[in-house]
Amino acid sequence: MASAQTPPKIRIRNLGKSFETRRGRFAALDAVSLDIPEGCFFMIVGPSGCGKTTLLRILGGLESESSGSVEIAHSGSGRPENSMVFQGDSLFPWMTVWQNAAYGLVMRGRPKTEIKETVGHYLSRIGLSRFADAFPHQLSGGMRQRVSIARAFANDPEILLMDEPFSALDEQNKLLLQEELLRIWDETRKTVLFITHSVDEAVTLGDRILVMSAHPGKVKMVVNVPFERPRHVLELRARPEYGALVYNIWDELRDEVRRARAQDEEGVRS
Ligand SMILES: Nc1ncnc2c1ncn2[C@@H]1O[C@H](COP(=O)(O)OP(=O)(O)OP(=O)(O)O)[C@@H](O)[C@H]1O
Repeated sequence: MASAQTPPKIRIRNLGKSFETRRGRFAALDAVSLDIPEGCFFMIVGPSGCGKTTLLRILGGLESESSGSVEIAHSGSGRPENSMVFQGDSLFPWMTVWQNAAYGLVMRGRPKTEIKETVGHYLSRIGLSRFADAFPHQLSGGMRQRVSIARAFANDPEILLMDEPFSALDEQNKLLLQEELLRIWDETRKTVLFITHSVDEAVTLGDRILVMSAHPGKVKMVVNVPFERPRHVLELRARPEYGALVYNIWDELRDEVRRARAQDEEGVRS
């Protein structure tokens, strides 16, 4: 990761986002300020409805901010600004695994040899080379999510935005995908923003963890994860320091989850 002197890859200052609702203006994010260094695996946790997806959508250019600013440093290499991986299935059903993984590169008119090499590399890294000609409906949910990850990395974006990509998967698949993602990420060290509801997942994958407060979404704290890389998920989870960190983050998060629940009962949220 870059040193403290290098300018951050992502600089967020006083970011606010409000939505117009039937009941008036609703503040989803309030005064969020963050610096995210290049190459950081940045995790976002927070109670349901605290604005995690809204923050990611603003970074991805799918939503505009109501106040404050977001700056993403560009390398000037012609790479796309971001690639997004969502919870649900976002593959094109009429395209094969290969075509899905190659989509971003084809759209950018990259040379055929580069596409062949890059897509071949990532499909092999996620163990799906044999399924290159299969269609999404012929794959399991875990396999489809692996293709989404291959597609995102093959596209070589400046930043990777992942919104609960593993939450619909069973525990076994989740663990395998976390290990695969760590392996692929170790090769590229891309700046990743990853939303999860799982504190375990945040500590397993992340360099830093943003804990957000209940509505309106603010920065409650940012925690550094001290574990060395490469990481092995099961070995890491067996360590007492791992358990202690998960416990501490949960301790902070619990208050926010309770507040969010109380807000739901009072009908505060939109
Ligand atoms: N387009 C919109 N119009 C009105 N309100 C919205 C809109 N998008 C999001 N919100 C509200 O903003 C708040 C934050 O939503 P967001 O989806 O960012 O939360 P989240 O933390 O990602 O939630 P979850 O963990 O449940 O996915 C919620 O109360 C939501 O209802």
